Amino acid sequence: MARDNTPAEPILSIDHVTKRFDGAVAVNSVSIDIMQGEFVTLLGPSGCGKSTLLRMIAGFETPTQGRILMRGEDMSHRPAYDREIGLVFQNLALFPHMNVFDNVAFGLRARGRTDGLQAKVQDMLALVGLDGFDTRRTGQISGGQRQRVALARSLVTQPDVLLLDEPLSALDLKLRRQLQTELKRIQQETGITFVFVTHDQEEALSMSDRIAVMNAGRVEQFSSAVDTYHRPATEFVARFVGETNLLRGQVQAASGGRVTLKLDNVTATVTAPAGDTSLGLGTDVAISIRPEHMTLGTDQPIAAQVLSHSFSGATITYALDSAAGRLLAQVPFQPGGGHPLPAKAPVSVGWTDTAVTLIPGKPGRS
Ligand SMILES: Nc1ncnc2c1ncn2[C@@H]1O[C@H](COP(=O)(O)OP(=O)(O)OP(=O)(O)O)[C@@H](O)[C@H]1O
Repeated sequence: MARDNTPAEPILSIDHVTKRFDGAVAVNSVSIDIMQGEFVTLLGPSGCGKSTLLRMIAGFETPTQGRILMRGEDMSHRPAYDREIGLVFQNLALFPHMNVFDNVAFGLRARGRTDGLQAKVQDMLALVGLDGFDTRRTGQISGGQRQRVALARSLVTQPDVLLLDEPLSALDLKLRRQLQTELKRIQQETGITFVFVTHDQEEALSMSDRIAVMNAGRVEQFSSAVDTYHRPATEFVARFVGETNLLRGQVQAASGGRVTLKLDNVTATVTAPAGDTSLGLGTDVAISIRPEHMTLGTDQPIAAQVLSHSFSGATITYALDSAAGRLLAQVPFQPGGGHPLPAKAPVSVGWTDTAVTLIPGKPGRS
C-alpha cells in the first residue's frame, strides 16, 4: 500500500506569543505547533499562564506580541465567535432554563444548522453516555453529567479545535478518572484536536499525546507524555512531573558517549545525551533519576539509612539519607517478603544507569 509521506500541517500555530497585563508578563514568547487530531495538554502550576494562552487561542484575549494561526491563517483579526473553536471551561454554565437536548442543540440552532438536528444531538448524547437524558433539566443531573452535556454541546458543532480548561477539576477523584478515560475515547472517536489545560500531572500523562509544560509564562518542554516523564529537559520539568531525585554536580570526564560526573560526595558515570557537544569538563549539570529506577540493597555503591517509608499497596517508597543527600527509592512490594524496612535501617542505593536523565545547565536554571 502506498503511504502518504507528506508532513502533516499544524492545525494551530502559536508563534512567539507574549501577553502582558499592566506590564506583568503572563505568557512569554511561546511557540508551539499543534497537529490535526492531537490531544495536547498545557500543564503547569497555578499562575504559569495556561489559561491566558488558551483564552488567546479562543479569541477572548489579544496577544501583546506574536501571532496565532489556524490552518496557516492569522487569527489576529478574527473574533472569538468566528473561530472554528469549541470551549469547555470549568465555570462555563449550561443554560439552566433549557433541558439537556436544547442545551446540546443550542450551537447548531444559533448557526442555523438545523438539518438533521434531532439525530446529531442524539448521536452526541450517546457519545458522551447520556442516552435518554434529553428531557432532563440541567438542575436534575449530577456534576459529572453536566460536564458531559457541556462536552456534547461543544462537540456537536464539529469544531476544528476544542479547548478544555480544567473541565474535570470540580469532580471527585473516581469520577474524574472515569471521565479522563472517556474524554480520551471521545477525542479519538471524533478526531477533533483537543487543547486541554490542567495543573494535574497525572491527568496530563494519562491523556495527552503531547504535553507543553509551562513555568512562569514560558513553555519549558513540549514533548510526548513518555518523554516528558522519562526525558525531562529542565530541572523544573523533572520536579513538576512526578517525583524525582535531582543530583547536581560537574562534568569530570567525557569520552565515548559516556560522561563521568562529580556529584556531592559521589561520582556517577552516565550516557551523554545524543548530539550534545556542550558537556565540556567542569560544566554544571544535574541528573534526574525517578524513584522507581533506584535500586536498593546491601551491595549498591552509595551508603544510606532509611528515614521513613510510605506504602501504596503495590510499592514501598523509602526516604533515605545518603552520602549523595536525601533520596527517594521506590521498590515493588513483595507479598510474603516481610515488612518495610524500619527507620534507621542501614542500606545502600544505586540506580539503573540507562534510566538517568542528564540535564545540562546552572543549578536552578529553571
Ligand atoms: N485579566 C488579567 N489582568 C491582569 N493579570 C492577569 C489577568 N489574567 C491573568 N493574569 C495574570 O497572569 C498570570 C497567568 O494567569 P493564568 O490565569 O493564565 O494562569 P494559570 O496557569 O491558568 O493559573 P491557574 O491554574 O491558577 O488558573 C497570573 O499572574 C495572573 O494573575
